[in-house]
Amino acid sequence: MSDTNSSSPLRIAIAGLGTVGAGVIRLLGTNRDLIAARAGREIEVVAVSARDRTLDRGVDISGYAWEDDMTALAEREDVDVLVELVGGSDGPALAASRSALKAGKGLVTANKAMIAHHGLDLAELAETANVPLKFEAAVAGGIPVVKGLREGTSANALTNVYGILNGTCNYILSEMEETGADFAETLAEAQKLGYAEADPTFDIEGVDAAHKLAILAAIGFGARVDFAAVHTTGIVQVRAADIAQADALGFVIRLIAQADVEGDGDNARLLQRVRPCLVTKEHPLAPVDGPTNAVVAEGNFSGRLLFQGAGAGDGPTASAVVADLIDICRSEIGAPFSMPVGQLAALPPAEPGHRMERTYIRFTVNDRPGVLAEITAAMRDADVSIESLIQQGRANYGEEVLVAMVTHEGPERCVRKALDLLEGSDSLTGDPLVMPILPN
Ligand SMILES: NC(=O)c1ccc[n+]([C@@H]2O[C@H](COP(=O)([O-])OP(=O)(O)OC[C@H]3O[C@@H](n4cnc5c(N)ncnc54)[C@H](O)[C@@H]3O)[C@@H](O)[C@H]2O)c1
Ligand SMILES: N[C@@H](CCO)C(=O)O
Ligand code: NA
Repeated sequence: MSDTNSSSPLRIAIAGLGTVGAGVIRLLGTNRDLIAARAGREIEVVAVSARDRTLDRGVDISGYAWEDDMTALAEREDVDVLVELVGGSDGPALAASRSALKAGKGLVTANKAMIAHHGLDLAELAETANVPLKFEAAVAGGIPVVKGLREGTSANALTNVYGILNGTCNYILSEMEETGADFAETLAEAQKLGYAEADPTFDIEGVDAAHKLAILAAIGFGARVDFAAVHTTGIVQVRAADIAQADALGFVIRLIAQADVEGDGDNARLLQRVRPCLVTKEHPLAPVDGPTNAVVAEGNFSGRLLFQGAGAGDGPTASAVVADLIDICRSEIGAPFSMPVGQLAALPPAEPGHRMERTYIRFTVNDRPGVLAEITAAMRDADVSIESLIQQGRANYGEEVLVAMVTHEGPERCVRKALDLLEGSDSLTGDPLVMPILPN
């Protein structure tokens, strides 16, 4: 990389000109003067690469060199930093990112899948080459939460990091809540608005939130990124009836990503989970709607912090990408995961069975005598105490109805045992849905 203190422009290459790539070009144009003033130098786009050179993206790319091959783009002599906005954990984005770092160029990326899977390798390459690797846009879009945890809370031992990390799911859940629209229709709208991943199953199955959580947990707890250890459940099983049921009980449903560390020293264990939860309407995460993200971090000296803002979309994501570029201009670089890779702890995953929770469980059952008795017997035999139980509506005899219950607080493994006891029962017409109630 060229001298980061010089007043010559920081020369960037942008790989990927979709929602985020076009947003970055727009932002660099609109805020050009203030960016140069704050960065102390101009940020100049030198070259770009995408699948289709001729596509109208609403931004003028005629002044930039074009490369068909992303790796060639990454290795250009006239480039200081590769801005990777293509996506995909492996494939051309990873190849180009590695090439950029190996060629001594900085890397700014919005690609959480790649950082969740290969962030440590990339950080090692960056350390070796002594160049910056930055990924603020990868977690919670425009919210400066990577910066918040890496810099803002760096004096604290964190006890808990959790929040809403997927804009698409939050948009779907809050729209369904607001309008009663169905799942497929709302997902299509989220795709149209540019919130969803190229493969939206990553959003709705919780994988995208898991990518982001693994990154945040690594930064927050000084741990090696461990995406494989994230217990992940998405929102595909959540029905409009669950949303209505939760509302009647005083809750909203949100996809919550949560990481905490239990024990200390050699006994420290990291628990990372993504799952739909019931959130009381008084909780600070309950009013978070649309594609908004929010992260709660609890530090032993800072207390509870709440970061909130737009988690997806062209403008907010571009804002985070360009903030990283400005940091590079200012020579604010540092270790991507808050510490050099060699110093990050390899925290083994915690087993959640003993964790105490109140839980919402929804069954779909055949409406016939004995079904409720069978379910409650399984609860009794697994030592699960029921706080309330509702059988919703009444179809014709023998048809499917919904049974929802809330349990008293108890160990998570007991609920699992009850569901195991019911597995294969011909009273159930589908898999039960389990959603914990997030404590306030
Ligand atoms: N859209 C958002 O709100 C958002 C927010 C945060 C992070 N991100 C991340 O930003 C990245 C880009 O997302 P997006 O929404 O802009 O995606 P997009 O699908 O809108 O754009 C992807 C771009 O990459 C190009 N591309 C794809 N495969 C390519 C290949 N093999 N060779 C060359 N170019 C290729 C496409 O032509 C397109 O220009 C992803 O990693 C995504 O996870 C997106
Ligand atoms: N698909 C992602 C984009 C932002 O990372 C989301 O919906 O949150
Ligand atoms: Na961010």
